[in-house]
Amino acid sequence: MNWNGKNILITGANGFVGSYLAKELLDAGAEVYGFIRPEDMAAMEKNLIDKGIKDKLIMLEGDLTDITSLASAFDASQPDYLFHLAAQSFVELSFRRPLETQHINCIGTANLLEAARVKDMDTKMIFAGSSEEYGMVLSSEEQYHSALKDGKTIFPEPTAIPELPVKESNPLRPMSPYAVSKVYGDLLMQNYHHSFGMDTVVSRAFNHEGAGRGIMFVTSVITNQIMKLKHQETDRILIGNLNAFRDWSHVNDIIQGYLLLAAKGKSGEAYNQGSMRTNSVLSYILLGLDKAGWNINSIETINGDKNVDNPVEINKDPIFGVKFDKTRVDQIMLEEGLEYTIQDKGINVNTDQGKVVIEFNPDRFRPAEVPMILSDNQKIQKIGGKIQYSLSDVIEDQLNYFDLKENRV
Ligand SMILES: C[C@H]1O[C@H](OP(=O)(O)OP(=O)(O)OC[C@H]2O[C@@H](n3cnc4c(=O)[nH]c(N)nc43)[C@H](O)[C@@H]2O)[C@@H](O)[C@@H](O)C1=O
Repeated sequence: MNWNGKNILITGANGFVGSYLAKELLDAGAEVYGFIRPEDMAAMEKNLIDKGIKDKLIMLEGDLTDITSLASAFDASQPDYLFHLAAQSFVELSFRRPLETQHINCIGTANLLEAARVKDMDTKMIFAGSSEEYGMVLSSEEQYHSALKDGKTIFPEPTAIPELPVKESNPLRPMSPYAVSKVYGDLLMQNYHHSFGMDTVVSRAFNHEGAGRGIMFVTSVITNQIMKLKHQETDRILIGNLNAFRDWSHVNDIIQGYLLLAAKGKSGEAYNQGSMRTNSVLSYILLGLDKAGWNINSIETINGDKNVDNPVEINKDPIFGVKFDKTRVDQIMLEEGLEYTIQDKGINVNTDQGKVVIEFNPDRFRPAEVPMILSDNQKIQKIGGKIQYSLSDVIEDQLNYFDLKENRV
């Protein structure tokens, strides 16, 4: 795809992902417009400065909740392609501010589509959906029955268990106000294709990380603290739920996926974007410590007796029929059901360089949580999608970022 001279509009161009995408498109010769909330400009300027694009991006001030500003942005940019990335994207915040989340993510997306429809724009739109839309994906019969026993509902019912790796055709069972808002945007994008013939494609990206990832997200929470430990600015790692498994990619792979969907994605369709790997939050910490120079021998709970020797030893056995690198502790969590609870208080990591304390902070546990997610990315692979970065590359990029004092928080 030749981006040279193309007009591109990116909502949220000053965000973590938006700024990577804007840089890539500017480098390829596109005319890139960023639709940006004035109040976010100062707070998120660093993303643009770090990438050297602050003066190259054409800023259009506006707000997704104000349809007039969207209409003006379409007039000013006349986009060939639009990437709709702006959102309230923090799952935890959506439990505390559900209405704000729905307002920005649902009404904002509806406004965007309506502005494009009323103005009869001939723009191909790529929507940033999310793996969170799948929500409760069933990994075992045991999980299914224990959810029912706890009084939860599972709707739609699974046709087969396990549902991992998760395909685009899997039922959507969102578990947070954020996830519900993304289902809304996803289905509305598809609907505007089917109802009005608009050129819309949905990306359902799984977690994607890298240098500059917002400090509230767990991978930055972890790598920031590891670098603070290394530079003796703290004496422990504070964390919430360690048991969650996420499919982590590097943001650059997801950016390439967005460009591919713009070039080759079929209108009205949704595509997973993920790495086909899944690793626990605990492993992200342990692999981060290992990479930052700690030689880990074993881990043990602060309260209780859960011990694992050689927890970061790499295991390559297939799980859910997929082969990827996982740690020994992940394998034990997946196969033997090892789980850490608030009662455990935390984990002591025994290393050649002494003990590192990981302490649980009960305030960081969520009212509802997606326990595990793993993508099936074959659909995007068929049009050329590739994952180039390993999990180790992703962690290294974030550690290098926080190694710089000015980036640590
Ligand atoms: C695909 C999807 O990806 C992201 O959503 P997320 O998976 O919720 O990402 P996160 O980094 O906030 O949490 C990951 C896991 O980590 C656990 N966790 C433990 N301790 C802390 C902690 O201290 N902070 C945070 N944030 N999480 C913690 C937390 O409970 C959760 O299980 C967004 O980009 C979203 O926009 C999106 O679409």
